[in-house]
Amino acid sequence: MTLRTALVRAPGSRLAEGLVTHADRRPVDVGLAARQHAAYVAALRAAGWRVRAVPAADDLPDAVFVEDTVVVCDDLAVLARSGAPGRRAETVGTEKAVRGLGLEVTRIEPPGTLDGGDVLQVGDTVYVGLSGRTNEDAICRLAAVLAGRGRRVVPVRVSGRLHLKTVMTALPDGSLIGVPEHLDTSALPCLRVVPEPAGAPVVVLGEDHVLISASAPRTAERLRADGLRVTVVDIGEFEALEGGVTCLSVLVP
Ligand SMILES: NC(=O)NCCC[C@H](N)C(=O)O
Repeated sequence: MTLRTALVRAPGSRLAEGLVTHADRRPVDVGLAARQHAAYVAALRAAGWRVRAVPAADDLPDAVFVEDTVVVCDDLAVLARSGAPGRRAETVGTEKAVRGLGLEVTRIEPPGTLDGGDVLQVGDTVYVGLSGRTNEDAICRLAAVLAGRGRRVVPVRVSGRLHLKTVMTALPDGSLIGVPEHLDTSALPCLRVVPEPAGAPVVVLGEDHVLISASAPRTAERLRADGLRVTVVDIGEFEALEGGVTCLSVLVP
């Protein structure tokens, strides 16, 4: 199996037609998005991740948000079944990529629906958003599958935002950060509140290193003050489509 690999998928020409659910739609500059994506990929490489590209899917506007298509846990890839029916074909390319990495493959079956953006892995705990995209059936299936890998699934209700990881992620030490307004926090150990919503999604690049959006300067400052190394990327064209920093990659540690 290939370690420290990041799966990414370049944006296609129809990116601007991507889904928007909770935000007001604004125009997306596809050329700028391609440059932002290239810079995001460069940041992963600079942090020591080997990048593998899932072939772009020009006919699938949201395919760039590759995180939503699969959950990788140890040597197992669980192919998602999006709560947005128009996104389900995206898993075809992802399946080839994860098989190419030598991962074992299973999948969420109907009536389950799940987007990878709802799945936050923190040590042996897997927080799963119960959201507009992910339902109880899929959470039960994921819990059964991941129990075999020693993981405990904790469902977390998400309201008013797309995915769990839109509003909550974890720092390298496992502590949770996010915006409580859109979460049922009753099952969570504790949540450090970030000063701006765009600061809720971070990608853990290393044991003291995180990736965060340029839209969250105050959060970046706080994390630096905590002693973390913080890499900032501008992903504004993806944020216009309700994507965050996590959604553009799948990290296979
Ligand atoms: N994991 C993520 O944050 N995914 C973002 C998906 C955005 C896309 N426009 C969608 O609505 O499905």
